[in-house]
Amino acid sequence: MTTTVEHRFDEAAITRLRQEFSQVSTSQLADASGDLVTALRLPLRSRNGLPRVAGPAFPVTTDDDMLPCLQALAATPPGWILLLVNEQRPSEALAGDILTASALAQRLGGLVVDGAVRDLDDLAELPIPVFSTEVTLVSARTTRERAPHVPQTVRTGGVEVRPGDWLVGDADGFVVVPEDKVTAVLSAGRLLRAREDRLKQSIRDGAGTLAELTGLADFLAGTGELRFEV
Ligand SMILES: O=C([O-])CC(=O)C(=O)O
Ligand SMILES: [Mg+2]
Repeated sequence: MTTTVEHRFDEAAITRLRQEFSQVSTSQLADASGDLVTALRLPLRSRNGLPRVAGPAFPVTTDDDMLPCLQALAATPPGWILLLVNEQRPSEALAGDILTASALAQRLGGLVVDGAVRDLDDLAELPIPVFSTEVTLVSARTTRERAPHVPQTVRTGGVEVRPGDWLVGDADGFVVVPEDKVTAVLSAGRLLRAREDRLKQSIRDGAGTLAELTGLADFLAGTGELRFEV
């Protein structure tokens, strides 16, 4: 059974927001947004060289079984990120080049697997971000237990991810952003990015070292604050 997902953002809006998120790192989003974002405690790595992903999550849990993955893939709207969470460790491969080729043809925003993928050489040819915590050549061949419904609220990396929550990932890691906080988080991240860019530019311009620009000596002497603004 497929549960209808409410769309706060249509495909064009998702594409625009994805482009805007690509200008800001997950570290900056986390620094700028405090409690509005939650870091996923997962070693997710890009498996095809595409370094970033952002979009609403379409999550499903599985027990080393392809069937829930296929059900969720079939129902994931364009622009959304298919999020597969395997309960088994180590994981068998839940996705490879064939599932990913379909995700690309369906215009999904990406594939994120708390578990294993495979076919890395072929994934490198597919222009859709694929992240996973593991890699194995061993396929999750079984199609035994269907998901009672998709999408599902899942627990992964110590965090509850609901359908429509945004996943933003890069080389530093992943954050989860509640759907109604996406634009606020993005704005805060962009402001921080601009501040950090100004500080780096000042260092490059020779305006001072980091210690000088931040007032480190005064801070250590107890006569001033540490400053990260220039
Ligand atoms: O059987 C699997 O693990 C999935 C697979 O290889 C593919 O999607 O190409
Ligand atoms: Mg394959």
